[in-house]
Amino acid sequence: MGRSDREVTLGVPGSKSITQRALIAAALAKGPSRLRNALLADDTLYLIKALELLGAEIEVEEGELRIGGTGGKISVPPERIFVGNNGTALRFLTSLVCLGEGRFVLDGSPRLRERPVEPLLRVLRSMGVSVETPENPGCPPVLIQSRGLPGGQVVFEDLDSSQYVSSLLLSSPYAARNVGIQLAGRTVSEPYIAMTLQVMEQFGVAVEKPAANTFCVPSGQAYRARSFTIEGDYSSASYFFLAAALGLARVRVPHLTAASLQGDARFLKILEDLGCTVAWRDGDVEVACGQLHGGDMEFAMGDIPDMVPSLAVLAAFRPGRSVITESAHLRIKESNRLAALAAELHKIGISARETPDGLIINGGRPCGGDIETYSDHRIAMSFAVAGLAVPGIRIADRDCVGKSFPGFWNELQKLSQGAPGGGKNDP
Ligand SMILES: O=C(O)C1=C[C@@H](OP(=O)(O)O)[C@@H](O)[C@H](O)C1
Ligand SMILES: C=C(OP(=O)(O)O)C(=O)O
Repeated sequence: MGRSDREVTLGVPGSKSITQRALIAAALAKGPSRLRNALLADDTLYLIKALELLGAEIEVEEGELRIGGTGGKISVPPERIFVGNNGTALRFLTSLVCLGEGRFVLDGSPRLRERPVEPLLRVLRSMGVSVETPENPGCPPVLIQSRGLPGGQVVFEDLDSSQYVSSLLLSSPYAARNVGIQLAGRTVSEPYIAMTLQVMEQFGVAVEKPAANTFCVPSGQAYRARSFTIEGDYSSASYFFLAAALGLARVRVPHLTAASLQGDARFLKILEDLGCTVAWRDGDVEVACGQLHGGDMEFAMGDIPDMVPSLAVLAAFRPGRSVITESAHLRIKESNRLAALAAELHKIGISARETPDGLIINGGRPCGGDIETYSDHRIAMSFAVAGLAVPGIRIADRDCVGKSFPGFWNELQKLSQGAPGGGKNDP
């Protein structure tokens, strides 16, 4: 593969995770909040619609989200709340609707109906909330009959998603009693819990950490409405960093925060370990790569699951064996990402094998192939970058990127000029 010295600047939208946390905090606060650089994509639009049904007033004006908060008084909507395949929203709203009084139904796409929520429901039941999954055991639709969130001490054991914890944390300031949360056994995706705590604090709520893996949210607190600027999304930026690592260009991405709590920023560290250079210039991050290091390497990805598709495509081009571990929770994402990655890597001539907690990929020389995306934005975006490096990679269902990054194809276009794959992943 030829290495390119040209520099390309590529934009990313606001962080999906921070936008969703800020939306929840602003919707629970009393009074008006403004969110700048918020992500407007399928997922956040589902959450906005849901929060409107629950009583928040939300408008998009002059590129800002303006939110009239509920002060924690949740309305009972006349209809079920539908969130597509937005796992974060489904989990976050499950605790939030408990703050209301009445019957709430949370539902989503056929795939969301396969994604578990039971560990969170178990904890809510232990507090005394009545909650059921009448159609699919442990999975949406979720039926909640609530009379306020009681609070108390709870334990999450062997987490397969951090979203259950973030969900309870975000709604706990409005519980009747203090909420004590203990994480026992295995945890995953911890940086997302840190991001939740940071947004809570930024909206004026204190969370105590009396011991490791233990949180206490004193009751009687309320979020303070405010103006808030959302940092750029490192998960979305990873596709452009991947392009730099494959030698397609020296890539510059503005609007990312250097000292971010977004765990996916660690992808930059992985790229450095593989031989890329990462530099911050005038607030932009710049990534370039001469030659990727080869050889056998192991990557423990438990904390940053959304980076596995980006890493897997990189591993396809890197000579040597890449062993990806701590990633069993990828099976409950938008698609079964371990199975999807193994199958699609095979289609481009790369040997990849699923293991109980990850993938083993033998890098080499990928070839063209028709990529199935399983309606999964991250499968589409990571293989799209492979399609710039290699001719003949075609991506099905390109619109699925709208879940988190509607402008993705327009940005990617800037990289395709002169690339070996030449933008042949067009429809
Ligand atoms: O809280 C969040 O914003 C998210 C948490 C992660 O999920 P899990 O905690 O389920 O791994 C991540 O994969 C998802 O894209 C966003
Ligand atoms: C897993 C993801 O999102 P969610 O769980 O919110 O559907 C993702 O964006 O990769």
